Amino acid sequence: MKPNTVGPNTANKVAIIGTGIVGASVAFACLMRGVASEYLLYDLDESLAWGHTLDLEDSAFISSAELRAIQRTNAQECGQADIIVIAAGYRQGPGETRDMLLTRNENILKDVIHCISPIKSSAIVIMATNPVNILTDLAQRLTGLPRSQVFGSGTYLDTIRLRTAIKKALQGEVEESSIQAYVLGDHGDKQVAIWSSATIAGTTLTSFEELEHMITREKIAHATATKIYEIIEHKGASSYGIAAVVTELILAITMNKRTVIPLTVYSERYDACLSLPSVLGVRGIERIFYPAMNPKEQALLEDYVMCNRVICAKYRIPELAAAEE
Ligand SMILES: NC(=O)c1ccc[n+]([C@@H]2O[C@H](COP(=O)([O-])OP(=O)(O)OC[C@H]3O[C@@H](n4cnc5c(N)ncnc54)[C@H](O)[C@@H]3O)[C@@H](O)[C@H]2O)c1
Repeated sequence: MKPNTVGPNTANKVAIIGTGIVGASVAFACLMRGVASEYLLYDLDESLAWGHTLDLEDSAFISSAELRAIQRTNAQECGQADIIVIAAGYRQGPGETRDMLLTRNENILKDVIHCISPIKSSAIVIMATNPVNILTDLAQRLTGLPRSQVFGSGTYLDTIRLRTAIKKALQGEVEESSIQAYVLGDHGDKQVAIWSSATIAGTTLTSFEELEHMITREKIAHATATKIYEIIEHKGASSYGIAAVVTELILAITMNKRTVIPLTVYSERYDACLSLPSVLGVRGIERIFYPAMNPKEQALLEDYVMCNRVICAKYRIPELAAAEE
């Protein structure tokens, strides 16, 4: 049998479930930032997970981390990791929306949770698989962990795309992290860019000459929401952005940073899982913020929540349907 251990034994485990283009990129980005001392790589395609483990081993000297490929028979070991990243599942093909992946990825998520259970009671689960809001809701129910410990990457990536587009519109005069602007709700076509409370150093974005026109803001928001389709057209799939995002999330947890990040969380106010600015620390989600919105933004967000309910009902995910009753 092939050996499946690489590197020294240490504590602080991150399990990456699904080592396709996203999972492998997440592992590489995490290794480059040294976010953990041990990584478990699991994929239904055991040969792929093993190949990535061997390849990533060549980069692990950067952070002296241990890498192990986990076979299906030992998948329960992933459930005992400190942080579990779920990136297993189908991605969008040309012309497909993220919601179209729901039925296929729902079954994959169920298989994954079944295989890795029981899950350590203190584990934090980060969902990346799409459609991320609905699947985060399902993962919260299937894992049985407190909802604060199971969240999705939500609109973090979309928010970064928006801030980058704003930076470009401002001719690069202000860097992304100094721009307080969020995309909320859906990591998908119904995402809402919140302009009304967006600021730089307390100055509303609408007061910048380059952004004062509604048409410009709408163009920026549209380009942000549809960037994925352009990436798919040219290279088939996106990976670097989500890899950077997941790495930052793991750092926020392990360093107890309490960073405010737009993530898929369960909101009592909306009685749904959607992306909202959330405080992320060592115990997971500690607090949710509800930024001020104008009536149009608020209506778009509420419309998204309603549409999501329709999608859940249409696809009849029993766990979510039962929750509605
Ligand atoms: N949240 C985000 O911002 C974001 C960004 C990019 C991609 N994604 C999503 O991430 C997911 C993965 O995308 P990708 O490009 O890596 O796809 P991919 O096809 O390259 O990889 C998916 C992997 O999942 C594995 N898999 C399938 N069923 C499995 C199971 N039951 N158990 C374990 N592994 C299983 C496959 O073998 C494959 O290796 C997609 O749903 C995609 O839409 C999310």
